[in-house]
Amino acid sequence: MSDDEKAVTIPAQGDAPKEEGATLTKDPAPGEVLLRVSGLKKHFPIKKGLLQRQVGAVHAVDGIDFEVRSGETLGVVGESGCGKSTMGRLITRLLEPTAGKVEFEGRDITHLGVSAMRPMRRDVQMIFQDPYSSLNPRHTIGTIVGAPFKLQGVEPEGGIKKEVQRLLEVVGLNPEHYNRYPHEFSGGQRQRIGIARALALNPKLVVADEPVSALDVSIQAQVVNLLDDLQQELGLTYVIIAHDLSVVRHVSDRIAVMYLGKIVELSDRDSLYKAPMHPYTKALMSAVPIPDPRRKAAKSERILLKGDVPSPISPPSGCRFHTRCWKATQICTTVEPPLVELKPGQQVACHHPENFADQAPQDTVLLTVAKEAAELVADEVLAESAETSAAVAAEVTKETDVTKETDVTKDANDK
Ligand SMILES: Nc1ncnc2c1ncn2[C@@H]1O[C@H](COP(=O)(O)OP(=O)(O)OP(=O)(O)O)[C@@H](O)[C@H]1O
Repeated sequence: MSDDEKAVTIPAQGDAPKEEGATLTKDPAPGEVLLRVSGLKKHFPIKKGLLQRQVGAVHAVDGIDFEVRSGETLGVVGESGCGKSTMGRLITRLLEPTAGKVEFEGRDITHLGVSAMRPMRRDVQMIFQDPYSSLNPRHTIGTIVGAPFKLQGVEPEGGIKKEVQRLLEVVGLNPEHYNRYPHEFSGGQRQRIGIARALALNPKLVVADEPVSALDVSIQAQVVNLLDDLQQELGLTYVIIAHDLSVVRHVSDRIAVMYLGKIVELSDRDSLYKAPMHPYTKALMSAVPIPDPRRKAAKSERILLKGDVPSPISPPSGCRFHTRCWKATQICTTVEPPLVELKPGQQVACHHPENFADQAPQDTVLLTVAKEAAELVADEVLAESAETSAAVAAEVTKETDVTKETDVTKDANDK
């Protein structure tokens, strides 16, 4: 796509008031920090009784620090309830943080009000998990994809209709279907509509919350591939949230692993796959094997996490993972390990990391729970994840154009 084609002509809106301390005045070059998060927390209050007194809080996100660099894809993974979606909503400012700081292009946006956030909303967009509920069934595709222009008071060159049709084409949909309704499209096509809506205002950062987990495996690969192509063409920066590694492993430059509101490992993709350091990362990777016959011999390395994530209302003391970790010792129950860079490009929060020197070698006695924490996984349990992983890998590595889903006939596989 040429530059002319992809430029969304948006009239000047007037400069947003610059906060003191703003450090970047132009678009960050690839690799420069676009988003910086420090000490970010979100505690949802739990209220009870007639007086609605606060009796506790859900520690959904509990002090996280990371950066997103321009042009990269940061994958965020962790089991359900680890705080990934809350994190996504905090960085897009759909939720107000309890503590910490969010900086976008060097500007502190943590507590910007609705009007101050308005210009920022163009730069930061979100794609939601469920393409069935995130599109208003009573609105046509034209209205849905054109909504951001109306909300922002932006008149694209050539008018909204023309621009919406161009966007539909960009995401592989038929521009003639402008007047159709969401129910006339399959799941994969609806997610393409959500992507077109997110791209309408030419954003810099797109946060995709489980963008493909509601879709059939074969469709997942196409949508991931589309996101990948759009990144190359439009120079987008992504934060892609997923509950396992099967989807993000092929498209992420770096991966953050979350557990109970904390980042436990943050690493370059390759280092993470070659030598995961946090036992939780290793467990997540064990559940999503590389479909490689040579790995069959490594069956004993596959670890299945037992039990559920503990309640974020009263997270375990010390290392939050100690109640499910097969390496846990006494120190893990009392001292919270900080997230530190143990290898270049690989940060981990663990007293007894894998693939690295023990950080608490004096503490050698395993807790009783540690001895029962993990078990080997049967190959069948892994088959489904392996299928997803293989399908996405095959699509992403293909150097073909995006497969266009121009036929609105519902795909029988895609329900
Ligand atoms: N509005 C809210 N009020 C109270 N608790 C909430 C709210 N939103 C999320 N939570 C709680 O915060 C915790 C983290 O939720 P979150 O949705 O961020 O996790 P997640 O890792 O994205 O999980 P999932 O993949 O299931 O969405 C959960 O225990 C959830 O119940």
